[in-house]
Amino acid sequence: MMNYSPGPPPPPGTSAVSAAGLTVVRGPRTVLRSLDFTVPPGQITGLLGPSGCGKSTLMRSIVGTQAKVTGTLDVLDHPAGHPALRSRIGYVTQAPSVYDDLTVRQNLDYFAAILDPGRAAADRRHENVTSAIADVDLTTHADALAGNLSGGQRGRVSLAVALLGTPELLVLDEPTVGLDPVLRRDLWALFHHIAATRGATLLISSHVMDEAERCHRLLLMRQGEILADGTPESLRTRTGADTVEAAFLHLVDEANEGDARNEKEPTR
Ligand SMILES: Nc1ncnc2c1ncn2[C@@H]1O[C@H](COP(=O)(O)OP(=O)(O)OP(=O)(O)O)[C@@H](O)[C@H]1O
Repeated sequence: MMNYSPGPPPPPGTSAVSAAGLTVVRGPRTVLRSLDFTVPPGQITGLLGPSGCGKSTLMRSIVGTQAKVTGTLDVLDHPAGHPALRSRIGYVTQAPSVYDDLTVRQNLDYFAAILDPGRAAADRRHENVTSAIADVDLTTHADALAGNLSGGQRGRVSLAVALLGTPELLVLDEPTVGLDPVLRRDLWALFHHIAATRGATLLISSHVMDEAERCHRLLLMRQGEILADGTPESLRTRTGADTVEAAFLHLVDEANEGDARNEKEPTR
């Protein structure tokens, strides 16, 4: 179902995303608090943490759609939001952005025409659209109206749109929510295939901890802060836990104890 041609390997020692002192204020609240982290190129980095911890805000900052971002945030060697990044990043939000009154193929044809316009590119567009539909396993639904698809299928149409431009960085906000176990497994296989064959970087948010085990690296978040950053293996080893879920709970308990100690200490 997948047919990507290999991309060039990423230059060694670089980061796809690099943040220092990244802070975001939304309304009256500081929702990201001075984050320092990097996302290595050509790998799958999982962004995990409980609902409301700031995962979507962080992703929006990286793709350049978040207001009131301060600190340093570099993406593919440009400041986040730089116009040169538009065609290099694929972003899939939690709410699928598809036209309900168009079929799956028409949705993709529309976005393909924006990305790669002109009559001369018609054959290439057709090929790219067909392979993106196959990648997300919607070939048998290509002529169905998007409005008649299930939530998970609509999400996969959005993912296919993001794949059209062969982005170097794919930012996927909870792409497997509401999907059955077989589709989740197939999507994770697709993510690994994209990283391995194209050298693309994937940043994928989830609050399903078993998905953490499928990532090369993890950023664990809690209350607008990065709680831990490392491979699943290193997080398990560091905490003496058997699973990433247990490691995460251990780290949360540790952070809560630290907070409680700080609250008890008298201010001078
Ligand atoms: N417009 C706003 N004004 C004030 N606070 C906001 C606003 N939008 C979001 N927030 C707060 O920012 C925090 C981070 O939200 P965000 O959507 O980034 O979290 P999340 O980790 O992606 O959550 P989920 O997993 O539920 O999608 C939340 O506590 C939310 O209540």
